[in-house]
Amino acid sequence: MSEQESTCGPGTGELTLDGSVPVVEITGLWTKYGRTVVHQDLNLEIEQGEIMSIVGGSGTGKTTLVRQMLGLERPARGCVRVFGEDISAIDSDQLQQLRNHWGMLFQQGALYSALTVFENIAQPMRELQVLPEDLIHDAVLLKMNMVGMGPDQANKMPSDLSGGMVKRVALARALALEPKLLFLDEPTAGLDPDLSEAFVTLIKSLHRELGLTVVMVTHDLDTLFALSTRIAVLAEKHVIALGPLRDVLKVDHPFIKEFFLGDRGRRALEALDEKTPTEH
Ligand SMILES: Nc1ncnc2c1ncn2[C@@H]1O[C@H](COP(=O)(O)OP(=O)(O)OP(=O)(O)O)[C@@H](O)[C@H]1O
Repeated sequence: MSEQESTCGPGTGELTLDGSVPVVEITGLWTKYGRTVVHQDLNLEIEQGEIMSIVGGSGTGKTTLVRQMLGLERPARGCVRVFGEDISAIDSDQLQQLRNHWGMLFQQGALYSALTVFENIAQPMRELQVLPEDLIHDAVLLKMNMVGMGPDQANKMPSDLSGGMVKRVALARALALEPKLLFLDEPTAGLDPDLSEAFVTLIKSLHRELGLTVVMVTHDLDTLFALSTRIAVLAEKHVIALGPLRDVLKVDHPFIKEFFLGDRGRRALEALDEKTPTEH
């Protein structure tokens, strides 16, 4: 076996964006750093329209898995398909095409500090080099509106914004190219409970309105419970539990007990029951 081996087999050479194949399909994935095995024969499928949360203890490879979906890292072995295409076999043109279909909201480095709110959101549109300026102008204001920001905020600098507003701008930028797939890395980290709740509500409504597929990594149980349609739990180098919250809670595993059913987990579950007694 070579150091890095994709086992995908041939694809069609075209992205499949109609939901007829999983948005993300990971099969037989191995990740190794030197002698350390992070993922061992890991499988995960994410269907169109899901909000899939990936949870697990520190070092279980959540971030690495997302980086592999983004084509930023290659697995040692196995297959990662996004919109049906093998992410490690596509050429740079196809990768660029793929990038236009996904948006990312990362915990750090969310905004360019030297650019205004408007310029930050416009930046992915400008990079396409095909959109006329008047269209970019209207599209930026539309995205700002989507995340609850008025045009009066357009010329503000990131340093003038609250943490919650920074997240909103970053979300507007992630949505700039109307992606079908949105990656969220700790989307509510650093927000106080009220802002966090408002942000969760915003993501929920955008998910519903835009029909997005969302892949999220979060340690925040309130966010996790409020948003996830399914949860993938990483432990022992692979996915040990997968499904809606209630199904995952039934899996008898020490991490699940500790993470979901400890004091914090119970409080978050109670809060969820008060809000949505029948939804999960
Ligand atoms: N580029 C790298 N080189 C060597 N080891 C790495 C590299 N990237 C990640 N690792 C190791 O792989 C393991 C998984 O890391 P990863 O950051 O994906 O975990 P995580 O589940 O996201 O953790 P956390 O919840 O703490 O952020 C860790 O042991 C980490 O040290």
